[in-house]
Amino acid sequence: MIAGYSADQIRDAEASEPDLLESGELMQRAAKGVAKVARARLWERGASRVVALVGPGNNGADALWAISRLAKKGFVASAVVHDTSVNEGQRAAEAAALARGARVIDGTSPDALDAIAGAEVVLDGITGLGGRPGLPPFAEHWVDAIYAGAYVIAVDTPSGQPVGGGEVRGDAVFADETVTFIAPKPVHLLPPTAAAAGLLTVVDIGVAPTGTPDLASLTPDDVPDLWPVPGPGDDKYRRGVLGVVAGGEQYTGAALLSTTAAVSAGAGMVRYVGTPTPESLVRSSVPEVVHGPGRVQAWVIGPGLDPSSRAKGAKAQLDVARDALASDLPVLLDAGGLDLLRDRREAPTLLTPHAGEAARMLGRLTGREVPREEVERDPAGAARELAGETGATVLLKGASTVLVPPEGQVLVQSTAPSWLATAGTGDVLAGVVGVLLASGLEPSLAGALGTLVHGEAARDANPGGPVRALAVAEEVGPAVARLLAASPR
Ligand SMILES: NC(=O)C1=CN([C@@H]2O[C@H](COP(=O)(O)OP(=O)(O)OC[C@H]3O[C@@H](n4cnc5c(N)ncnc54)[C@H](O)[C@@H]3O)[C@@H](O)[C@H]2O)[C@@H](O)CC1
Repeated sequence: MIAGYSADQIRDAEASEPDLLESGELMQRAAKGVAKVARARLWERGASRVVALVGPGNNGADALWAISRLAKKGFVASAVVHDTSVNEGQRAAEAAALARGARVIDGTSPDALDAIAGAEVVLDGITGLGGRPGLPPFAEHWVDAIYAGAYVIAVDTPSGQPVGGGEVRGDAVFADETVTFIAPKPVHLLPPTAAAAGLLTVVDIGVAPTGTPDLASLTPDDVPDLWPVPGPGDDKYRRGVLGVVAGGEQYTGAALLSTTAAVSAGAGMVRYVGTPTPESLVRSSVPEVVHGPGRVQAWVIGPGLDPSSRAKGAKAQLDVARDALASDLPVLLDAGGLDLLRDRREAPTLLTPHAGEAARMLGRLTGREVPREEVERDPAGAARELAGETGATVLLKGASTVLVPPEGQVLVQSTAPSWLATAGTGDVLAGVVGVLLASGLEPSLAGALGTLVHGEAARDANPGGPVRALAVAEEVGPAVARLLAASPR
């Protein structure tokens, strides 16, 4: 698991080591980490010219100390500084940098822009944890002057981007790489700001955050610990029966995709409730499935479901969905099923919208116009709002999928291949996550684990190339086996 912490949690961690903090030891360790990465990138490029953009805080001091180390190693190192007189740590760093042969340039002088434009590697030390969204005005022309082919390394955070995550700032720093300290912060992990942080390197400076991480990301290594593996005493009922209310006379395939995925993911049993056409398709293609309502441990409601349909069997199907919503069982609502949620549920409830569906739901619930772009600009913010409005956990699908419970830790999964953006893969995801809900996992964890395995199955189905949803569904079982075998319990 990759654990992310808020700026406050990181500051608390630093404060828990007052001796290391006050002696400047933490800063030295941070600067050493930055210098090491910068040196590697300079060598890889056969480059020699590096410049640091130095803001007024400790983030600037980190960058200055890194420049001093790089100058000592013989690189052509410069620092463009805002005002080193305001920060004691910076004055010492500036003296060391000068003594080791670096140039320290007043940020308001014309030389500053030439030094920036001529650098092959740029260290962004404008702001870090103390940064507010948007670039400080003194740094705007610095950032504009960066040569387009330069490799930009952000020190701790890409300056001007919101440290706590949120809307990406087009006028702020977009780094190729960020070297952060102690642990990742929301800006590094959440969409869309993660893209502005680039490649992420976390440097251990000898202090550890405490408390529950603000956010987390599951990795393949987590699968053996989390995936519900049956024991010798388990039967199909104990493993979890999943009820699937999906498909209709129009979207027939959704039923096939979600039930195939559920069977492939290892459901104890899958019950299907549909209308005649998808039902006959499921009967002929997924023989493991049992038909009609009955006892289940969780429900998936909505893939390919049209709540306004008047087709034969549609009313009976909808009645089952409504009964399920009124029950105390875990329910996953997807696609058409999202429109059925009218009241808050006490039982575990997971909504799995994409951006357009989330916007529509937010519009319906808040009475204001919510364009899809608003959700895309700040997916975690939108998911948080939707979770607040509904009391449900929200799994907002996208290139990065964010999972936001009404309270507590946010999860983000970002490793699925882009080929997965194709019709039907959402139906597959619903089936996989449904199985995890039926086995007793709580919605956030079920959603994150299912999302991770869904991405892995897509990669396995056709490494590096396009995938069809049915192939992903069928690959889920083998992907689980591979992930379980990679690090056995
Ligand atoms: N506390 C420590 O010992 C350590 C801190 N470290 C570094 O210290 C950084 C945090 O340092 P600081 O707390 O000094 O904060 P920053 O260096 O992030 O900068 C804060 C300064 O920039 C100004 N500022 C921020 N955003 C602005 C904006 N949009 N427009 C105008 N001015 C703006 C603030 O008013 C403040 O003066 C970390 O990110 C990390 O790089 C590391 O050296 C590790 C150890």
